[in-house]
Order: sequence, then C-alpha cells, then structure tokens
Amino acid sequence: MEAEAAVDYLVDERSKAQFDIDAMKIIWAGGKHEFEVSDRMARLVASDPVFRKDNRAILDRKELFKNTLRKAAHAWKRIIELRLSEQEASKLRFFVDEPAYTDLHWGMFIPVIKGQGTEEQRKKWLPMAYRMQIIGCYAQTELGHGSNVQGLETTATFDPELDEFVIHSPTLTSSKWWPGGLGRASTHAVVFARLITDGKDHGINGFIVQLRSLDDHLPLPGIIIGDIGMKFGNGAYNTMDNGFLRFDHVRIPRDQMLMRVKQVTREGKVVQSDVPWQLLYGTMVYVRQTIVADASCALSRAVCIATRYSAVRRQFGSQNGHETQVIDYRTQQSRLFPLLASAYAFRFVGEWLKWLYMDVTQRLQARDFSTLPEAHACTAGLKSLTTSVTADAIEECRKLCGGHGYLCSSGLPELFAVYVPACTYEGDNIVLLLQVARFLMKTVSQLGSGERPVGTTTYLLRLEHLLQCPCDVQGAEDWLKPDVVVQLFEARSARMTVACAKSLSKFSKPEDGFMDLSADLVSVATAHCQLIVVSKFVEKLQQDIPGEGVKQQLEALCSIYALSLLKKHLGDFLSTSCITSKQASLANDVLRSLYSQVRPNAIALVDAFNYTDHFLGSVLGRYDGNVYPKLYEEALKDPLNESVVPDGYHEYLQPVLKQRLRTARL
Ligand SMILES: CC/C=C\C/C=C\C/C=C\CCCC(=O)SCCNC(=O)CCNC(=O)[C@H](O)C(C)(C)COP(=O)(O)OP(=O)(O)OC[C@H]1O[C@@H](n2cnc3c(N)ncnc32)[C@H](O)[C@@H]1OP(=O)(O)O
Ligand SMILES: Cc1cc2nc3c(=O)[nH]c(=O)nc-3n(C[C@H](O)[C@H](O)[C@H](O)COP(=O)(O)OP(=O)(O)OC[C@H]3O[C@@H](n4cnc5c(N)ncnc54)[C@H](O)[C@@H]3O)c2cc1C
Repeated sequence: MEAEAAVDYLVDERSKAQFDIDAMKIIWAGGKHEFEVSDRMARLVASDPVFRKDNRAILDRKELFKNTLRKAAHAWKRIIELRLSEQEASKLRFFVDEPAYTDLHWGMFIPVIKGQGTEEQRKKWLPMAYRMQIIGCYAQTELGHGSNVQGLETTATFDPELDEFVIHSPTLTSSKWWPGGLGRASTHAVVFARLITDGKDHGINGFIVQLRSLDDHLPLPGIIIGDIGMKFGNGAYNTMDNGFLRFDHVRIPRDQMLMRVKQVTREGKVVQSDVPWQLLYGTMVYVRQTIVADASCALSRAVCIATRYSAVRRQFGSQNGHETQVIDYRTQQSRLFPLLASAYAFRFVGEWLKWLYMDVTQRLQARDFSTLPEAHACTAGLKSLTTSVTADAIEECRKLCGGHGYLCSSGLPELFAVYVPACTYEGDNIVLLLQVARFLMKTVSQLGSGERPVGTTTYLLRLEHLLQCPCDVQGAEDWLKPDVVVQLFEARSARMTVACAKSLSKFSKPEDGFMDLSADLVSVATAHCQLIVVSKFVEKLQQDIPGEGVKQQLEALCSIYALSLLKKHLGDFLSTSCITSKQASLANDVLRSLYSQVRPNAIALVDAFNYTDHFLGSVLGRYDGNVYPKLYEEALKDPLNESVVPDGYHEYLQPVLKQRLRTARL
C-alpha cells in the first residue's frame, strides 16, 4: 500500500510541470544530436550486466580493481564492435561511471601528445594510443611537489654521445606520486622532468617514457613502480590505480622529448620555439575545461536524487490527509533550489568554456596567442568555483535526504567520495583562484597603460562607472531584470578588485603583498568567477530557447542562481556599497516567490537531466519514487544479512552474553 502511494507522489508531481520537458532535455544535453547520443549510450550501458555497479561498496580492493579492468575491456570491445564514434565512445565511458585508467589515457595522455608533440611525434604515437596498443598516463606530480610544477625534481639529462636522455629520480621526494593509471595499468607515461643539457637546467618539459614491457607487462629495467594505496571512501575512487614511480637512470631516445615548445638538437642545443612556454601547461587548461563540464553532471545527479526523494518523503503536518512532503518546507526549498539552479548554471558555463577552449586552440594554431592568459584564468577559476560548489552541494544533498542519505544505497556517499578530489586534482582550488587574482591584478594595473581588457574582463573598461553606480532596484520586480543583476555582479567584482589592488600597491614588494592579502585575493577571484557564471546564464537566455515554458523556467533558475549568491555573499555586496539593506531585503522576498514558482516544476526539472536509474545508482532517486520497498531489498542484499545468526556469534557474542547471565545471577 505505502509503496504504491510513493509511486503516486512522483506521477502526480510530473503532471504539475508547466513546461515542455522534451525540449528542456535537449537544452540540457546541448542539442538534439547530443541528446540522442547520450540517451542511446546511457541505455546501452544500463542494459549490460557487465556494467553493474551496485556491489562496489562491498568488494575488496583487488576485486574492485579487477572488475574495473573487466569493465574497461568490455567497454572497449563494445566500442569496436559497434564502431562507435569518438563522441559516442566518450559518452559510453561516462555512463560506465567508474574511475579507470582509461580516463587518463584518453583524457590526458593523448591530449598531452597532441598539444605538446611535434607533427612527427603525433604521427608516431597517436595511432598506437588510439588503438590502445599502448596505455598511457600523465606523470607530473611528485611526492614533494604537486602545485608547484616549477619545483619538480625528476631530471632528464641529455647524453650527446648516445643521443639519449637519462631520466632519473634523484631524491625520495622526486618520486612520481598520484598519476592515475600509473600504478598497475599503464605501459607508457608522459613524464614531466627538468631538462638538463650541458650541466644547465632549462626548466620542465614532457618526455614519453615506456614503463612496462608490451609482452609481459613487467616494469622495464630502472623503473620502480606501484600503487599508492587506498584512498578516501570504500569503492569510490579506489577503482583507480593512482601510482608511484621512480627512475634509476632510465634511457630514452632524444625524439621522445615532446618538442613543440622547446627542442633539443642532436648537438644538445636547446631551441625555444616561438610558441609561449606556458603551452607546457596546456593539457591542464584542456582538462580543467572538461572538469567544469563534468561538475554540472555530478551536481545534477545529487540534486536529482535529493529532489525526487524530497517529493516522496513526508514528515509532520497534514497535506491532503497525509503528512507534508518535505519538499514543501521552505527551508528544504531554500537549500535545494539554489543547487538545482547551480546545476543549470554550471551546464551553460561549461558549454561556453568549451567554446572558449576551442576558440583559443584555433587561435594558437594561427599563432595568435593573445587570448591564452584569459583562457588560463577562466579555466582555472571556473574549475575551482564549480568543483568546490559541487563537492559541498553533494554533501548538502546527503543532508537533505536525512538519515537515508547516509546509506550507500542512496548513492550519495560514493558520489561524494569520488567527486571531492576534484577540488584538489588538476590544480588545488585555492592555488587556482590565486592565479585568477593575479590575472585580475595585472589586468587592472595595465588599464592606465592603454592595454584593453578582453573577454570576461571587458567590464573593467567601465571601471569608473562601476565604482560609483547605484544599484537600479526600486521595487522587488527589478530584481528579475538580467541587466540590473549583471551590472550588480560587475560592480561588486570591480570594487573588490580595485580595493585589493590599492592594498597591494602599499607593499614595497608585490610578492609580500600577495602573500599577506591572499585570503582577500581569493575572495576577489571568486567574485569575478561568479560574475562569469551569472553572465553566461543570462547570455544563454538571450538565445532562441524553443519549447513551451522552457525559457520561463530557465529565467526563474537564473534569478535564483544570482539572488541566492547575493544572499550568501551579502557581506561583499553591502561592504562595497553595491546595494542597500532595503534592496537586500527585497531580493530575499523575490527569492521566496521564485521558489514557489519552481516548486511545481522541480521534479520535471530534474527529469530533464534524463538520467537512468543505473547511472543515478540511488534508491532514493529512483524514477518511480518507489523508495521504501527498495531500501529493504538493498538492505537484505548486504552480506551481513546472508545468515540469520552472524558469523562470530559463537566466538564473540555468545561468551559475552553468557558472562552477563552469570553476573546477573550473582
Ligand atoms: C576528459 C577527461 C579528462 C581527464 C580525466 C578526468 C579526471 C581524471 C582525474 C584526475 C586527473 C587529475 C590529473 C592531475 O591532477 S595532473 C596534475 C595537475 N597539476 C596541477 O594542476 C598543478 C598546478 N600548478 C600549476 O599549474 C602551476 O604550478 C601554477 C600554480 C600555475 C604556477 O605556475 P608557475 O609557472 O610556477 O608560476 P606563475 O608565475 O604563477 O605562472 C607563470 C605564468 O604562466 C601563466 N600560466 C600559469 N599556468 C598557465 C596555464 N595553464 N596556461 C597558460 N598560462 C599559464 C601565469 O598566468 C603566469 O603568467 P604571467 O603572464 O603572469 O607571467
Ligand atoms: C585523485 C587524484 C588524482 C590525481 N591524478 C593525478 C595525475 O593523474 N597526474 C598527476 O600528475 N597528478 C595527479 N594528482 C595530483 C594532483 O594534481 C595534486 O595533488 C594537486 O595538483 C595538488 O597539489 P599538492 O598535492 O602538491 O597540494 P599542495 O600544494 O601540497 O597543497 C596543500 C595545501 O597547501 C595550500 N597551498 C599550496 N600552495 C599554496 C600557495 N601558493 N598559496 C596558498 N596556499 C597554498 C593548498 O591550498 C592546500 O591547502 C592527483 C591527485 C588526486 C587527489
């Protein structure tokens, strides 16, 4: 009886939607074709028993890893059998939803050769990598240095006699430590090392190094290699073989140095090509951009679970003869709906960032390097902002699901454990925000010299206006005007940037100022990145948005995104005199009415993500809302429930119980 009632809750919820959900699915997917590919790949994975994942929390590390190898091999087999395109194959791997060595092979090893290899090197290595005749990883981080790439210690010393490099780990701290896929699977790595010729250090560069034999997978001479051990969470990221690696004078031919940025001639002369040296960091720009796109996936997944469960779950009160659906509590809405809005916001900023990355790549090919600093600042900043918000949001969604959110069968603990390292890998989020702040300070300092800010910093051209313009909100409805909101976020970011630049100018050494003011600089960078997300959401809404009611829903979500940020960072807006307390109070009223507007559409808005139950991996987030019977089913599958009397009863429980009986008799 109760189970049927739960199913009814979501049917009823879906009937309340005020927009065309199929049109929204296409907007979310980024186009009709993208939707079709994504939908087909999700179903393909969900219907294949090899890709089951409900047992990850109870497998031990060895079983877990072997199972990941099995899934990756099966995925590859299906990709070949079905002749999947690159786009389809990458979607298929995404829906397999298990961190694996293939992520690094396709996501970093191939891109680093593409971006930093010469044409000849690309011709030699990429076909083998595309066919998976070699498996590669990205070996940059060391035991002693991750954030500080210039501090890496591994050496690549040129030996002109034999026309070879000698790769060596001179200290314990120079051991490579963390690279995914390195521990067990990779046959090759792009290793970042200090280039030494004729006793001179020329800074870091990438080198292709074979690690294991292609015949029996044994490490090659001079290579010490292994897995770095269990990581946070049970199953979670432990499917990945993050590894360590030491080199004992390992020799590689000269042509295995990636030579797009720097070349070493046969005589050992180092030649710097005319591309900026920062292209050595280019793979990180590429991956940071993909991480932003992925943030909306992880966030939307958690929000989908929490929203569906909030509609099924009832506590207290009275609503048509039942207790109240927890989604109807204002507190639940004020915690959940900003996260729903953020999922959409991150989706659109991710789409835009992909475009920005493609644009900078095309310019680089045409030898226009002018937009590289902006691309670096945007990818670094948005990677930092979106992953921090998403990691916190997954945890908030767990709490929004009450006690049941803490069960592995809710899908949320594993999602959190897998996701949270995104705040650290590919650049620690604070270190990356400091890069954005540095870029902003430089941009502001160059304003006087006639240098025109580009792209996302163009607003700084209107600095004089932004430093004194009042916020144009007289009545509550003004808060729904996109241009009013965007200008407000611009004013806040501009005022915080200028205040920090002024404080910095008081230091005789800029590095000292940067150290002392770093916490404020991080706030400045955050404000700038939030402005980017808000304005890209607004720009998206200026495009043609087909489908009945779709645009109205997105407008409401855009306003929720911006106004909930305003509420969260009210201190910034008030202390920079961007708004008055009266305007803040009006914004709060508007937020409440926006929550009421979204409420009947909430389930349809998460259905638009088009996630299968397999991908969600959550009893609480099931499409049919049939939560309670399925929670029982999952509980009964636990190994502890295999026998009625537990293992260990005779050894450890019975003696205790007997002793208690004796005590009672005394
Ligand atoms: C499709 C799926 C893809 C992948 C798989 C997905 C998930 C798998 C899971 C995990 C993968 C994780 C992989 C990794 O973690 S790899 C290791 C990542 N490591 C880092 O991110 C290190 C972070 N550190 C740095 O990037 C740098 O050390 C630094 C913090 C930027 C500092 O650089 P440094 O040279 O010492 O000093 P600066 O003076 O700050 O910079 C000099 C100069 O260069 C400019 N700059 C910096 N970075 C870049 C860049 N990336 N692109 C362009 N320009 C850059 C910087 O602004 C400065 O410019 P100036 O003009 O001011 O001189
Ligand atoms: C799951 C996972 C997968 C990974 N995969 C790979 C991989 O495939 N290949 C690879 O090469 N690496 C990989 N890494 C390594 C990863 O890139 C680094 O861990 C990351 O760049 C952070 O560097 P760190 O560990 O040196 O942190 P640290 O720099 O030691 O950070 C420690 C603390 O110091 C703070 N801090 C550091 N510098 C500053 C500063 N200048 N100002 C203020 N605060 C500062 C940080 O904010 C942080 O709080 C992976 C890491 C993880 C967790």
